[in-house]
Amino acid sequence: MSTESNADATNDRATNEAQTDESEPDGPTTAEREPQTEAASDAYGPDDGLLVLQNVTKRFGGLTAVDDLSFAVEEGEILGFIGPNGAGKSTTFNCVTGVYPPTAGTVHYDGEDVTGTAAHGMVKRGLARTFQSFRPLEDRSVLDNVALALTPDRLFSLSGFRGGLREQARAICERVGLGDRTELSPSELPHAGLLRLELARALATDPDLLLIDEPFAGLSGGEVEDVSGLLTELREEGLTLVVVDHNMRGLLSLIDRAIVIRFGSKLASGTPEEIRANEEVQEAYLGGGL
Ligand SMILES: Nc1ncnc2c1ncn2[C@@H]1O[C@H](COP(=O)(O)OP(=O)(O)OP(=O)(O)O)[C@@H](O)[C@H]1O
Repeated sequence: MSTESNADATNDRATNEAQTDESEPDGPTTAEREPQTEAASDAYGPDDGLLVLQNVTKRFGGLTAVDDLSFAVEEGEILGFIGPNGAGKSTTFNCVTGVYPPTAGTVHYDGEDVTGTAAHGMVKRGLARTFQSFRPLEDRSVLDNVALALTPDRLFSLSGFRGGLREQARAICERVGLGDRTELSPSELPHAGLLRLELARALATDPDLLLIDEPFAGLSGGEVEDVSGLLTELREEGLTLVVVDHNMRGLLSLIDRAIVIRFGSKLASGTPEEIRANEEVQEAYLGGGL
């Protein structure tokens, strides 16, 4: 979820809003009406998934970045959360992970209303997140970076680790394929290694649900396969995963289901094959990225 093209996205949205205003006397166009129909058919209860968003809206001044968005993340699935640049992906998950509260709507996690819960509270509940722009401590080793992210106050259940923090950190490094690089500085890792370190730091908080931001950006084809394999293993070990991306590269063979958003609203949801075949999705991407 890079920010480079946010200005363009804002312009696009402004253009879209201007078009909406112009079309008001004649009512919305078909293209505008259909995403609303998809949204209107959504009705989720608090227990419909591990994470449930109900009618979440986020406004920044006059800009509606997330617009009455509802969806559920089912326990044990790998969900793709997809949308063009500026669609509102980061904002949606900033509302969920406690960066800021939604303007309206509710968020339930594990059946409890967590709307507006601060970031550390969401981590304690079992929600972890990786960022596309990695932020490791450069003056610490790979191992120390993971050890510092450990949360000893939670029962450490991943693979039943026991022992001290460094042993736990070492086990997590091995889990993500960094077992032979624990003493390196993060700056000595290639891009794919930094992604593994980011995953390790997230796993150190012992999450039940992991939000992963654009894991395939900057990876070669072989690295995409390796990372997909790792994510699939993590799911098999009990994690629920949401992979956020602005395109489908590498996602098709990984995810069980996808939700596509545009202009902050849900455009489509379904299996990867259904998403690919969806004409509105193809139109939103103008043939690029899918
Ligand atoms: N803090 C903020 N203040 C004002 N506007 C914001 C803020 N954060 C995001 N926006 C705007 O909200 C809209 C959605 O942005 P967001 O970053 O959520 O999109 P995205 O789907 O994650 O895009 P990308 O894939 O490019 O990262 C954009 O128009 C963006 O400029």
